[in-house]
Amino acid sequence: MSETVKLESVRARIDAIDDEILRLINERAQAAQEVARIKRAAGEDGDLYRPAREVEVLNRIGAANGGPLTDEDVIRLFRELMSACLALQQPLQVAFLGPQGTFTQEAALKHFGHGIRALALESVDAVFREVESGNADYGVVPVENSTEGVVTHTLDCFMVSPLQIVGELELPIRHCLASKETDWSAICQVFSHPQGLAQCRAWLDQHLPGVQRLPVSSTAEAARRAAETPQSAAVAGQAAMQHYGLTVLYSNIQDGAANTTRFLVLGDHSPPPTGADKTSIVVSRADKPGGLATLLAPLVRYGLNMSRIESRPSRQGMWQYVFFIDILGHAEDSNLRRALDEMQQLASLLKILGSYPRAAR
Ligand SMILES: O=C(O)C(=O)C[C@]1(C(=O)O)C=C[C@@H](O)C=C1
Repeated sequence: MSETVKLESVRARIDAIDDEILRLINERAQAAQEVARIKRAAGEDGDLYRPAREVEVLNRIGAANGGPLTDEDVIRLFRELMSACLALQQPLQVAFLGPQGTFTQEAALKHFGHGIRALALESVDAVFREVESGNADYGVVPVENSTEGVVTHTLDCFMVSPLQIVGELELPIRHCLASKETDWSAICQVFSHPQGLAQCRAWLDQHLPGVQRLPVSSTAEAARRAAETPQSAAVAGQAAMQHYGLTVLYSNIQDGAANTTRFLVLGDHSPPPTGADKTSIVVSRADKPGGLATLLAPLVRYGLNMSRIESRPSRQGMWQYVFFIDILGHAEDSNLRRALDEMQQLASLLKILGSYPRAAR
């Protein structure tokens, strides 16, 4: 058989496989519509999104995958498939820290897939407000970066908001230098979010010494400014560059190879336990004798693990602190429930910010 004939026969096989996949994904979509009918008949006319079920589906697919596609690839494909199925049932409105092209938008699309109606907002406060008012079903905001630490404003918003954390995800942050200029010796100014500038500090010192660094409200805004300002460049992600038609002059300019940002998903109710959950709380022991060790004792007693602890000034008085703590487990798990009840007795403030499935890959 000649190479051309062989190629045609393999392509014919691919076409037949695609027809079968097409038939099956539509059969799956019909099954999802059937699920929606059952939920509505049972009186669940609110939100049909089930994050715990989605995590179960994705974990099962990841575990069943025999390659050659990577687990990450098949999970991404099934995430999009479920997103399209959910959009058929009821499209979700998801608010995120915009504008278009931010890493937070990338995080929202990674978490919910492209079937959502995405709403770009100008601030973290606006994301909280839109979800609180019910204009958006969910919100996505950044909370901490592996190089630059916590986004303190997000934690502050949680202190006063009735919203719950309903999910989390991590995104590797890869910055590039992009411009309308093609010759980078012409560049006199670089725009970025302060965290973008900080995350690429060593690279900028080495490659663009003496070039003015201008902090702006987001990496996407940096790309917009670079698009309209001659002799300037932006430090931002690929999505922002594409959105504003910039040419990438240099990729992967972040100083830390493992530069990752963690994002939180906000909603108005906690999802049920999945068996691999995390609970976030904010706790303080102001005006009481004994300190952090006393507050944490119940966690030790019930054999619970913390994955993060962060202290912040409480803003209620000098030298008083609140602690943001992530604990492995769900607030409905009996051990964690008991530990939280005991902590409540010891604390002057204890707020459960939410129990949610741990970040998937
Ligand atoms: O299992 C459900 O509850 C469904 O609605 C189906 C489905 C899916 O496509 O698998 C769709 C949306 C939900 O968020 C979870 C899963």
